[in-house]
Amino acid sequence: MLTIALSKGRILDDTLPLLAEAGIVPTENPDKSRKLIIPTTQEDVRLLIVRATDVPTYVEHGAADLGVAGKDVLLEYGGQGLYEPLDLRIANCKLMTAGRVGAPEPRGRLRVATKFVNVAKRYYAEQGRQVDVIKLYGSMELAPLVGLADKIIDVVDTGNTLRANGLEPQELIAPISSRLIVNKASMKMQHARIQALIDTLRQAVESRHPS
Ligand SMILES: Nc1ncnc2c1ncn2[C@@H]1O[C@H](COP(=O)(O)OP(=O)(O)OP(=O)(O)O)[C@@H](O)[C@H]1O
Ligand SMILES: O=P(O)(O)OC[C@H]1O[C@H](OP(=O)(O)OP(=O)(O)O)[C@H](O)[C@@H]1O
Repeated sequence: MLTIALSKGRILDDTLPLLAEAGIVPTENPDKSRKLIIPTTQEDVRLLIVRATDVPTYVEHGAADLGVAGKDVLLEYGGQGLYEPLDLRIANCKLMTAGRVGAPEPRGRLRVATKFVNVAKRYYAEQGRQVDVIKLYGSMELAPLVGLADKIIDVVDTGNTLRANGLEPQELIAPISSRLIVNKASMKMQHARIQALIDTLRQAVESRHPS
């Protein structure tokens, strides 16, 4: 059995057409179903529906052989227990700092609100900047508006969410897309099969989004 961990929403929506090119099609619509294990047209391939931030955990521990996760999630997760063989070029966005429009750069210690705590600490440590990182789980854009933080770190695509809240993008931390990730033991034990799937997906990605 080959088990693939995916999150509902844009990753599922953009990954299903790629999997279809490899002949892997869910037998029921994961967006409508409440099931968390979804069989596919290939009897020995199944999908696990998990939270986006949980995908690396399932794959690292071998509960799934493969998964699809945003690079933002992978940067935050850290760890050495995963292969990342393919950029799927989907769910493209940027990990950025943002602050209130026109706000002066604060002197001294910076307060940064984010769900990307590890990314934030690493980023400012590299710059030698002293920061207090405040962990949030969502609605990050609110933090600078109500004085909880000077800046946020979040993913930005169109910038509409920032603009709607009087914030502006500032520094680019990393360009983001979703990656295929593979459990290290699975890659050894099922090498031929997983490599064949990677090769098919690579062709599908290249034909959809040429480099
Ligand atoms: N507005 C966006 N445009 C393009 N890609 C995005 C955008 N927002 C997030 N992403 C990318 O898509 C991935 C999945 O995002 P999604 O919104 O499905 O889950 P999430 O909000 O991170 O998790 P959850 O909803 O479980 O808290 C993110 O990890 C990121 O890489
Ligand atoms: O720059 P933008 O295009 O506004 O996208 C950025 C927003 O998208 C994500 O949220 P979420 O996935 O909840 O929102 P979405 O489905 O509206 O993109 C992210 O947390 C930002 O809030």
